[in-house]
Amino acid sequence: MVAPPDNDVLWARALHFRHDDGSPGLSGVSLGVAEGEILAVGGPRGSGKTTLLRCLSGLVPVADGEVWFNSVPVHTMRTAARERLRRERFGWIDPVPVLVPELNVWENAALPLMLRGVARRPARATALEWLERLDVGDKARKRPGDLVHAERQRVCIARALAPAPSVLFADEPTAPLHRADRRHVLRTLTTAARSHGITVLLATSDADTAALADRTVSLLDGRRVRTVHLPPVPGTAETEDRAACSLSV
Ligand SMILES: Nc1ncnc2c1ncn2[C@@H]1O[C@H](COP(=O)(O)OP(=O)(O)OP(=O)(O)O)[C@@H](O)[C@H]1O
Repeated sequence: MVAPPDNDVLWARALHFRHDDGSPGLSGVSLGVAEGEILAVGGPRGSGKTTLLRCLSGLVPVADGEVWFNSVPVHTMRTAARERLRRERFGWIDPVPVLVPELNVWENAALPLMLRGVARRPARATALEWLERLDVGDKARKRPGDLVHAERQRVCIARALAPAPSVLFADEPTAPLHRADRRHVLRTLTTAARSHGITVLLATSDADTAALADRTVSLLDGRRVRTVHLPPVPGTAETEDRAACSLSV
């Protein structure tokens, strides 16, 4: 087992993954993510973006291939150690907002901080700051059920950023938002990540979203591919098939 390069906070080598029903999820994906980098994981629906994020974050065990975080092997960790790693160093945003209905908005946003041992009062102050930045500060005392879907997603984003995780895994984080809101929320997320040195893995099938990242890796059928944009042929209508093709790398 060879340790990864020092400057990569997250590193994967020859990652293969099969779902419980035997269907293939990933086929030999390797990548490195530098500290503080915002990396978009692109690809069409079903290409393996979520599966890759789940493997890299230790949410599912990796049986074939390697995942390293800060030069520590994640693929050999036991379940409890992976859980601790996720709780203390990682953040996660799902494409659909999931909040605890019995807690109010600020309590939801403060939850990861309190799980890390931060006292209620400072956890509340930090949560409120992030809720303000995500434009839902005025909802702090409401229950998730009183918010509209897009507001709930903003709360989830605030909750993920509040503890300033080392790595934030964001799976289509702005999917539930209206197009007009997306750019603003993504800017808030990327600006916050840059100012706090948070490394971000941003799964998205949207080119505008990927454009906010420092770099994009693309997946197709569970493999990393390089998308090559072909020049238009003069005098012909450019079709999507003609404009771009993908090569396995
Ligand atoms: N739990 C599961 N069991 C079996 N197959 C699954 C499971 N989850 C995902 N898959 C399949 O694995 C492939 C990759 O899915 P994945 O969700 O990782 O892709 P994705 O790029 O994130 O897609 P989307 O944009 O739709 O979320 C797809 O063919 C999907 O149907």
